[in-house]
Amino acid sequence: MSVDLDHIQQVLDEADCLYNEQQIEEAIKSMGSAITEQLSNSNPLVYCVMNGGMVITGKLLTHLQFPLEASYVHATRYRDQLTGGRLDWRVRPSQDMKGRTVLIVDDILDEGHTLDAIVDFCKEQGAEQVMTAVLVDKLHNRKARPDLKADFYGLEIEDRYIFGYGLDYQGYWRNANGIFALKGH
Ligand SMILES: O=P(O)(O)OC[C@H]1O[C@H](OP(=O)(O)OP(=O)(O)O)[C@H](O)[C@@H]1O
Ligand SMILES: Nc1nc2[nH]cnc2c(=O)[nH]1
Repeated sequence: MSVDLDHIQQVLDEADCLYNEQQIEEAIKSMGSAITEQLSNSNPLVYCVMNGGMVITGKLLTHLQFPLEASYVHATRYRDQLTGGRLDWRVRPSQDMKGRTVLIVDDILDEGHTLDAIVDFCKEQGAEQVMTAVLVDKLHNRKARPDLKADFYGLEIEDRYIFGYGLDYQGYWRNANGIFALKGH
């Protein structure tokens, strides 16, 4: 299927910027401090959840100045759609995580099914402690569990479809230098 790049450009042009680069970078730095305080002596395995986690994980890692191992998992629930479906594992964690502290890093906690499934998988693999960090927590009452929160999060957003800083619109604009809400959603 060919992509209408004029449409893709128009989506960014018409979107509302909810957070700009400076606000996001400050939030990431604060997350880095909070994570450092809690995990700096735990030799954690840090997993980026691809694809959305690629920007936040790369930026967050530079604020974590202590020994850790970084790797990735790939799971998707939305593909290029605006609403989520079944979790589709593309790449599962490969390291031995028995007895380890694991930190899962993703772009967004929306309904939370994605993070919940990855956390459950790591616990089944014998991780001693599994913690979660997301750039954005979306505020609504459709969470997979009541009061579901990430252990660390940077920003809260209203209940709209967003893109930028790793989050996509139809596979595009993960590179957008801010967090934008889609017009009309
Ligand atoms: O909290 P949830 O409702 O489960 O949604 C959050 C997940 O949705 C997005 O991934 P997506 O499945 O779109 O794949 P992507 O990372 O490749 O964009 C996002 O990156 C999170 O992993
Ligand atoms: N791009 C994007 N992906 C998501 N996955 C879950 N919620 C969202 C969202 O608001 N935007």
